[in-house]
Amino acid sequence: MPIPPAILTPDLSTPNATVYPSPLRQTLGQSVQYIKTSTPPPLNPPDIKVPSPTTIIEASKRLAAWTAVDRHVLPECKVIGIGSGSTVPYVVERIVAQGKEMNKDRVFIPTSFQSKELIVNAQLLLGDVDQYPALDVTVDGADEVDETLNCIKGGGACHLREKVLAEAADTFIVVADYRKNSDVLGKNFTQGVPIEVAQFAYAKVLQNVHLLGSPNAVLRMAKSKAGPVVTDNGNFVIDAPFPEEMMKDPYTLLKRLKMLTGVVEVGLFCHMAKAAYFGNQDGSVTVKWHDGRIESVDSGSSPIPKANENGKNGKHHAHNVQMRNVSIREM
Ligand SMILES: O=C(CO)[C@H](O)[C@H](O)COP(=O)(O)O
Repeated sequence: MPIPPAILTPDLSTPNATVYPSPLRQTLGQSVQYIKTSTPPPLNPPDIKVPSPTTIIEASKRLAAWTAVDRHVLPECKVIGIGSGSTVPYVVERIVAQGKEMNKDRVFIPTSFQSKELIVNAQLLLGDVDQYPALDVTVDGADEVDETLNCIKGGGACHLREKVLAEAADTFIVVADYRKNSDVLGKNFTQGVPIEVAQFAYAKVLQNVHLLGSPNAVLRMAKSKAGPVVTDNGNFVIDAPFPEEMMKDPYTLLKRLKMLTGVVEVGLFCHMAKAAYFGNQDGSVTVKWHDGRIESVDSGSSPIPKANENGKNGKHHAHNVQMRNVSIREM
């Protein structure tokens, strides 16, 4: 996919919260509030082909990624964590579009081999978490996100490093397409909770995970290699589907799984994300915030970006996908 020509900094104004206080739904003892925000900066995407189901999903990922980058990868962010998966290339694409000047004194920390490649290929400065243990922001994908921003991660077996960078960042932001937006974890992503385990311990951990309530948990096998998936850290991965009742309390499950000897990291990210951005089929972006607010950003009727014209002097001018004023609606 072509990287769009460099543009200067868009108007990166932060949401102008006009809060509607009526409690519409309870989450974690907090009321869900629907908020109105100022118009986000317009998207200015490159050409893509005629829609098909696949490209609608891809366009939804891009909408989410670009909106999140515009709002959270701000000029003052100098140390930036880059997640893994198929949504993250759009994050890097949008960061590159902020321009060489903006990126020249930034360092980017990868969560995987894949994201290291993305950083290097985009000619961004590569760093490591042992040099930069404190990050300004990390932006990453997710396999599923529940009502209170708990996430399943690790579909790509990168969740150890992803969790380290999520935790190390002042702000952790999730970007995904609409299929990942859920009320209870495990409803959409049914293959189970990814659990990274030391190779030596996998059989014992698997047995314990069965006893813990996931009788169908399995060792993840590679697709184009005989034998199991081996993570970037040289470990194996167990995929453990748990019953809905257990998935309704992912933090308790996380603690129990982490106590098993041989478990390196669990792909349950609890109480970590500040916001999750979901690109929708209708071209809007749903933003779930950590405090229970749900925002709908309307970017127009189609999620398929059309041809664009880059503005002069580095400013956005004609935009075929305009981010209109945010609409308030119940979900
Ligand atoms: O956790 C991950 C990798 O370990 C990814 O973030 C997750 O699998 C989502 O990927 P995608 O953006 O392709 O849906």
